[in-house]
Amino acid sequence: MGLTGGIGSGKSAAAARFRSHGVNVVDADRAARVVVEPGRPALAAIAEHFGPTVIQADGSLDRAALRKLVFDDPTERRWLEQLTHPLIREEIVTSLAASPKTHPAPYSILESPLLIESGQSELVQRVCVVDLPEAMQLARASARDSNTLEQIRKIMAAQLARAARCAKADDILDNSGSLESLNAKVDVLHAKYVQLATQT
Ligand SMILES: CC(C)(COP(=O)(O)OP(=O)(O)OC[C@H]1O[C@@H](n2cnc3c(N)ncnc32)[C@H](O)[C@@H]1O)[C@@H](O)C(=O)NCCC(=O)NCCS
Ligand SMILES: Nc1ncnc2c1ncn2[C@@H]1O[C@H](COP(=O)(O)OP(=O)(O)OP(=O)(O)O)[C@@H](O)[C@H]1O
Repeated sequence: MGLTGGIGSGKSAAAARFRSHGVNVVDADRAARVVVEPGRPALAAIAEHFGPTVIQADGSLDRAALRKLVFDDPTERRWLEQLTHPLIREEIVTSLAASPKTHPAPYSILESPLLIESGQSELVQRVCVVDLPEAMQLARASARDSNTLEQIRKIMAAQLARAARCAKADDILDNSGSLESLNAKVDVLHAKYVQLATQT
């Protein structure tokens, strides 16, 4: 199953609840960090393309510096994506393959902000969208991290618009209410996914 939603929509919150039911949740943002770890060829390619300002003194990627460069310039963002997306997909495929041995639930989840945009939805049978009004998304994303409102708006502009994302959904998790109500909705969906996965 694929779990998606824009920045700050509540994917991680929903994923935590699915995990509590024994589901293996593979996180695309985590895979994206792995493929640019020090020593990986992608990090060297990024340093060559963007210059030494995107590498920190300890040799790791300066994520804030790169974030600014790529969300200010769609051409640079596309360059980064053509480099990293195939590697991220490989990392995801490996992690998904490990699911049956490591987790009790009969299905696994790919959590990805760009599930639909990047074509990763080919890797899953169903798409679940965590949905809320864009103003709430902006407010929650800015309360959580150090990005400015302007930066979050730019990131949102690089992602599918709400209506287009929802149009691709098999299931929608409305996260405009409390965390408790999100958890209750996840519990209902989990029961449905168990049933679908165990049907012959
Ligand atoms: C630009 C980078 C270095 C910024 O790192 P940073 O630690 O600040 O952010 P992080 O990776 O945690 O992403 C935060 C959120 O930004 C959004 N986001 C990240 N990359 C993209 C992108 N290419 N397009 C649209 N939104 C994106 C997502 O909602 C994500 O959850 C990093 O996001 C990156 O390498 N992006 C390219 C790889 C990618 O597309 N990752 C998304 C998962 S497939
Ligand atoms: N129903 C809710 N009520 C109040 N706050 C919430 C709710 N759901 C999530 N949040 C908070 O909103 C913020 C964004 O949620 P979360 O980190 O789960 O989103 P995300 O979709 O994983 O974001 P990203 O793509 O940026 O990683 C977090 O600080 C989280 O604690």
